[in-house]
Amino acid sequence: MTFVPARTGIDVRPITEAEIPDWIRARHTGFLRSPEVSEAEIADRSRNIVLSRTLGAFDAGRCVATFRSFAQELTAVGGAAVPADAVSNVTVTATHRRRGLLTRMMAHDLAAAKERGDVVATLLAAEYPIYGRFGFGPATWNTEWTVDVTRTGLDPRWSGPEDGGRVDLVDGDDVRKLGPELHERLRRIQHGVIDRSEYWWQLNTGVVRLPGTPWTEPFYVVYRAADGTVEGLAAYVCDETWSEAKQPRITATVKDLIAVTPAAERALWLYVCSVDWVVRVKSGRRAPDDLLPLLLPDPRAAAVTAQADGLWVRILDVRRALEARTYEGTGTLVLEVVDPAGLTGGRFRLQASADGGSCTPTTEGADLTLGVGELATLWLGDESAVRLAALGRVQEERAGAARVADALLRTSRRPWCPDLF
Ligand SMILES: CC(=O)SCCNC(=O)CCNC(=O)[C@H](O)C(C)(C)COP(=O)(O)OP(=O)(O)OC[C@H]1O[C@@H](n2cnc3c(N)ncnc32)[C@H](O)[C@@H]1OP(=O)(O)O
Repeated sequence: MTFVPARTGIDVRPITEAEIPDWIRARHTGFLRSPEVSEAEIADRSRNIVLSRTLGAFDAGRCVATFRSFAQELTAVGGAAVPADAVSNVTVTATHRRRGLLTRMMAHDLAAAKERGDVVATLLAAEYPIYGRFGFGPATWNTEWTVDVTRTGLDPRWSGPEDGGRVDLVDGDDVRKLGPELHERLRRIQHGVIDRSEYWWQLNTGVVRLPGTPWTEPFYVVYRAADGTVEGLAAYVCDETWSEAKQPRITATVKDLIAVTPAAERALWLYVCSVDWVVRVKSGRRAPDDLLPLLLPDPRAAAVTAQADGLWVRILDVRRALEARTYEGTGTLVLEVVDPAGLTGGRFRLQASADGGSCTPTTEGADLTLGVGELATLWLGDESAVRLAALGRVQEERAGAARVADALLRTSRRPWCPDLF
C-alpha cells in the first residue's frame, strides 16, 4: 500500500497507539468540541479503533487532521449484505483547512478499501458539498415527522393491538438480548440498513457511556405477535414539559423504532401516539415513505419537521455492487460509469430479471452515461434516473434509457439507514 505523496510537508499516515490521545484531541478540535481528552475516552478508543485504519495528519509532530474507517455490512436491495468501508471521524483542524488533507486521507482509505475487496464505502456527511467530489452520492434520505397527537383522530380508548399481538415495556437487558436478533431479521428485508455491533447495543442502551455524551435511560417497548415472536422494538424518551396551567404537555422522542412486520410497525406507532400526557411525538429519522403518517386517521397531524440526505455511498466495484442486488423489472442496460479516481469506472452491460442481475464489461454502445456518484444514488433504489437526466446529471445515449434504468433499479419501498456512525 503506497501513501499519497505529501505536497505540504505534512505526513498523512495511520496513527500509532501512543498517538491516540493527540488524535482524539484533534478530532474534538475539528468537531468544535472542548479539546479536553479524558482517560475514559482514551480507553474506549484504544479498544474500538483499528490503528491501521485510523489516519492522522501530522504537522511538526502534532495531529491536525483525523480520519477513521471500519468494516461494515450494508444491506443491498433484496437483502444481501455487501462489505462496506465505513468512513467516520473526518476532521481537518481549522488552521490547516483547504490544503488537500482530506483529499489525501480519502485517497489513502479508498485505495485500501478497494485492495481489501470492499464493494462500497459509506459515510454520513456533516455538510452536503463535501463528498461528491470523491465519488460518493446520497443513497438514502431521512424524514422526521412531529405528530400533533391532539389532532391524529386516533381512538382515545386504544388499549393495545387488536390483532392478538401485544406491546410490553422491557428494560435495557431485554433489549440487548432481543434486539440483535430482531435487527438481523430487519437487515434481511430492508435495503440501506447497516449492521449493528455488540458495541452499538451497549452504547445505545447505556452500558457504555462516553464522556460529553449525556445519557437518559429511554422507555423500551417490544411488539410480540400472537405466537409470542418479537417483531418490533421501540425506544423513546419523554421530556417534562407542563403548561402554565399545570397541564402535562409532554413530547415523546423516538430514539429507535425497528419492525419486521407491518403489524409491529402499526402497533408501536399507535402505542407511542397513545401514551397519556404525550401531546407530541417526534419520530426520529425515518425513511421518507415510512407508514407513520398514513397510520393516523388524519395524516396531517404528522408534519415533516426535518428532511435530509442520510447514507452516502461510494461504489468501489460496479460489477459486484450490481450483482449483489435484486431487480423488480426485467431488461438490459449498458452503463458508461465515469470514475475520475480510477477505482471502478468502465462500460458495463447489466442484464436484470427477477432471478438477479449479471453485470459484465462490454464494448457495446452505452445506453446511459453517468458518474460513479450518480450510480450510487440509483443503486440503492431511491433516486430516479429520469430525474437525474432532467438535471443533466446522467446522459441518455439512447432515447428512453433513463426510463429503462428506473424500471430496473428503483424499488417499491425506499431504502432506509436508521443509524448514525
Ligand atoms: C464522515 C464525516 O466524518 S463527516 C464530518 C466532516 N467534518 C467536518 O465537517 C468538520 C469540519 N470541517 C473540516 O474538518 C474540513 O473542512 C473538511 C474535513 C470538511 C475538509 O477538509 P479539507 O482538508 O479542508 O479538504 P480539502 O482541502 O481536501 O478539500 C478538497 C476540496 O473539497 C472542497 N471542500 C472541502 N470541504 C468543503 C466544504 N465543507 N464545503 C464545500 N467544499 C468543501 C475544497 O474546497 C476542495 O475543493 P477544490 O479541490 O475545488 O479546491
